[in-house]
Amino acid sequence: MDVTCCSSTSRVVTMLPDKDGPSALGGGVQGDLEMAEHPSVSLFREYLRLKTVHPDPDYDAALRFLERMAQKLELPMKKVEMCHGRMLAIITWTGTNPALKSVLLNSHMDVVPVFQDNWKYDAFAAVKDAEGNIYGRGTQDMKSVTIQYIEAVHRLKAEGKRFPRTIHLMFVPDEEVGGHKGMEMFVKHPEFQALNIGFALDEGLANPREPFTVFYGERCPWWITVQCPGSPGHGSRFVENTAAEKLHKIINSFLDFREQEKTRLNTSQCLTLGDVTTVNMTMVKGGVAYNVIPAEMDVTFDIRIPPTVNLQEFEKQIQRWCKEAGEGITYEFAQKHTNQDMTSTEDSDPWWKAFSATFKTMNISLEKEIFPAATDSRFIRAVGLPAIGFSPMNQTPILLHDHNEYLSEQVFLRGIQVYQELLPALASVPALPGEV
Ligand SMILES: CSCC[C@H](NC(C)=O)C(=O)O
Ligand SMILES: [Zn+2]
Ligand SMILES: [Zn+2]
Repeated sequence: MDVTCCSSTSRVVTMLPDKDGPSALGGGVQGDLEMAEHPSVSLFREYLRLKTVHPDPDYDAALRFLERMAQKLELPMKKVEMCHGRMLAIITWTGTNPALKSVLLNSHMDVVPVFQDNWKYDAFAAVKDAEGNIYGRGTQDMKSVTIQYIEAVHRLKAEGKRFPRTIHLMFVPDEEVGGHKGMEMFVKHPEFQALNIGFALDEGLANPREPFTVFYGERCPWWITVQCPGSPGHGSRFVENTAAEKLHKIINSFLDFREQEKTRLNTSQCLTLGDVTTVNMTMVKGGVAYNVIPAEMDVTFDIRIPPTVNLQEFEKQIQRWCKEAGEGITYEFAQKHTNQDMTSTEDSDPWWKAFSATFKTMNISLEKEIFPAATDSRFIRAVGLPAIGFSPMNQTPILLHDHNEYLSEQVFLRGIQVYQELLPALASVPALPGEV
C-alpha cells in the first residue's frame, strides 16, 4: 500500500504475527548473575544495547527488535515510512469494540549522544551494578517506557484479558532532533487518522521523591537568532553604531528577563520550571579578524514559554528589545511552536478520571506539571487530542540527556505493574458522547 504524505512518499507495510517465530523474551546469553534476573529486565537491557543514537541511529536494529516483540505479543505490527530511512512502527491490540476511540502508547526509538569519557560504564553496554541500577543512554529517555508498555501488554494478554478499546503501541524515530521526520509529519498522515485515537500517553520525567510526575502540557520552544548589523571599521577606533554595541543591548535585554524569571521561580513555593519562561543564550556568531570591526553579529537564544503566556505579547516584547537596541536589527526563528493546548486534568474528564483513579487505587500520589522541554506530545495535542506525559520513575534523579543516565531495576519493574493497572482502566473508559 502506498500513501502520499507531504512532499514524500510513505510506504506502509503490515506484518502479521509469525507464530513460528521466536516467542521467548530474548536477551541473549549473559553472565550467571544476569541469567537469574527478571526476564523483563533482560529485555530492557537488550533494547538499551541497540545503538539508536544520533547522529546516525540504527533504526533497523530497533525495528527488527520490535518485530520480534510483535511476534511475542502475537499482535500485528505496521510500519510506515515517513521519508527515506525514517520508519515508524505500530503494534495494535484490537479492542472488543473497535469502533471506540483507541488508546495510544507512544515512545521514541532514538536517544541522544553521549560523552563516553564522562560515563562510569559503556553507555551502550547496559551494565547493572551491585545495587541493581542499570546504566545506559535511554534508561530514562525512554527505552524503559517502551519495554514497560510491551511487558504490561504481554502480561495482560497472558492473563487472557480483553478490553473494549483498541491499544496502539507506537514507536517513532527522531524525537530527539525535533520530530520533523517522525511524529510531526505522522500526525498529518492518513494512517494516523486511521488509528482513531482518543487519548495518548507519551514520555514524562523521573521524580526524585515518592510521587510520580504527570505532564498535562508543555512549554513552547522558540529558538531565535537575532541579527545585529553595524558599521565596520578598524579595530583601533571608536567606530559609531557597531554590531557589538547592539548585540550587547540585545543580550542584556534577554538575560535581564532571564534573571527576572529565575527570581520568580526561586522565590515561589508553588511554581515549577514549566511555569516560568526560560531564556538561554546558546550561540554567538560574528567577526573575521582581530582588528576588523564586523558588519554583523548574531546571537541565538533557546526560549521556553509556558502555555499560560500570551505569545503575541511576548513577541511584541522581543520586537521592543530589538528596536531599543538600535537600527536594522532583525530576527528569525528556527523553532517557533505556538500551540498551547493543555490536556484536561479535571475530574469531569473521563480519560483523566480513569488515569487518576488508577493511582488512587494503587495509593500512589501524582504531581501535575507543565513539561519544561518539548516532547512528541506537543504534536498530538496540536491536532486536538489529549496527551499525558508519564514515565513511571519515582525515587529517581532526573538524568535524561545527562552522563551516567540510569534506572533501578526495581523502579523499572514497578513501572510495568503500574501500566498493568493503567492500561485496563484507559482501554475500558465507557463510550463517550458521539462514540458508538
Ligand atoms: C524542540 S525539539 C527538541 C526536543 C527536545 N526534547 C527533549 C525532551 O529534550 C528539547 O526540548 O530540546
Ligand atoms: Zn525522550
Ligand atoms: Zn530526550
